[in-house]
Amino acid sequence: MSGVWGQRIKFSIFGESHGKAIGITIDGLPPGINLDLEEIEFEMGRRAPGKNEFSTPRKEKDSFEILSGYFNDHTTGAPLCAVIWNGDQHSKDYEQLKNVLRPGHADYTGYVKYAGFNDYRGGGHFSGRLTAPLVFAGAVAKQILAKREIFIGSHIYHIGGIYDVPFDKVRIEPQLLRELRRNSFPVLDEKKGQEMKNLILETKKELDSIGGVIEAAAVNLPAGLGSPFFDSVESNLAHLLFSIPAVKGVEFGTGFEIAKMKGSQANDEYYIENGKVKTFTNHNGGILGGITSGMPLIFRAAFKPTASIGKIQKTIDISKKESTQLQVKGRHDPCIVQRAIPVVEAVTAMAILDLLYSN
Ligand SMILES: Cc1cc2nc3c(=O)[nH]c(=O)nc-3n(C[C@H](O)[C@H](O)[C@H](O)COP(=O)(O)O)c2cc1C
Ligand SMILES: C=C(O[C@@H]1CC(C(=O)O)=C[C@@H](OP(=O)(O)O)[C@H]1O)C(=O)O
Repeated sequence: MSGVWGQRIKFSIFGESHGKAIGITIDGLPPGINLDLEEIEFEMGRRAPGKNEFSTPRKEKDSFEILSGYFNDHTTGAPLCAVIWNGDQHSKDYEQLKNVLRPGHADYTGYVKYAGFNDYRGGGHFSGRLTAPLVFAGAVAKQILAKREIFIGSHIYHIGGIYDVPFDKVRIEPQLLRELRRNSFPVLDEKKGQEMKNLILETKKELDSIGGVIEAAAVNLPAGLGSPFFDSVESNLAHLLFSIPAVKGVEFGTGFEIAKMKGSQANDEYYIENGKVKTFTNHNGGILGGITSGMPLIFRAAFKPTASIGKIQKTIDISKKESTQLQVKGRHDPCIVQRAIPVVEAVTAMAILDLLYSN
């Protein structure tokens, strides 16, 4: 298994959704950093399940306990380890799923890879629950980045054919990103947000699920982070984004649409403002040659519809090698997008922090 990521900072996650706990060890943080623990609680609360009808009903506080690396209100330089205790497991829901595999989840590939020894309860180590430790790490990283005026934020860009207004790729105020963080369903156009919410609830009523896209940005990044070939900013970020369960696509700047443009449209032309190099457009999403340009870093991540749905589906019983049918019972997110907002921000902060320390 590969539960460790990072070069200068090593993030190492552990745990299972229905085990005792989940958590993370962050190795390589400098000593002497004062952390606002309430702010970390706030970030954890943004992701915690069971808070509204758009979320799985599983109720977890997602409060964290720091086990090491923090003393007298400061990081010590030793590995910072935080644990999040699980409390509301309904493992009975998963008895039927031990052999009858959910289409779209990791049940089959997990079974093959770990020879049937994987903890299948609640998706085990594959569960979206493992994103709670990522949010802890992201909250720590965000605080370190904020001291350098680097801010990260995101909004729901698309759900089921309903589109929010995209970010202005050249000018994003930190204040906007701060406001979005305070919104549990962050969109730039509240009317579109309401339509998205209605659609999620309609889909849930139909015992189905729906996917969508998150747009995220990081502002005030210095020019010069990342390096060719294999440590490009895109590859670092994509590595972490594709580690989030249910992410199936990532695009930077104008993304796939840039392929339809001519060079004269796609090139971001330069100018100087107050001695700083800027571009009039930002189709490249703040990255050129794998290196930050100093323009806002902008990207989108596409989430698939939740695999576990109440509609009857064709599948197999792996122990009998027989075809069968499955209607998933239990507690699931009708849409993952709004729950993944703080997770996308968290991995962005982790990637930027590692790049910054590697610079
Ligand atoms: C925050 C979050 C919550 C999730 N909630 C659910 C859920 O309730 N039910 C489910 O089947 N999948 C859920 N997922 C997605 C699955 O964990 C994921 O689809 C599965 O592990 C297979 O991985 P893959 O989709 O990347 O192939 C969630 C993912 C995230 C990030
Ligand atoms: C627990 C969380 O979400 C879970 C993610 C998840 C999955 O398959 O990814 C399946 C469900 O697990 P359970 O059946 O144990 O309720 C969700 O509730 C969480 O996000 O904290």
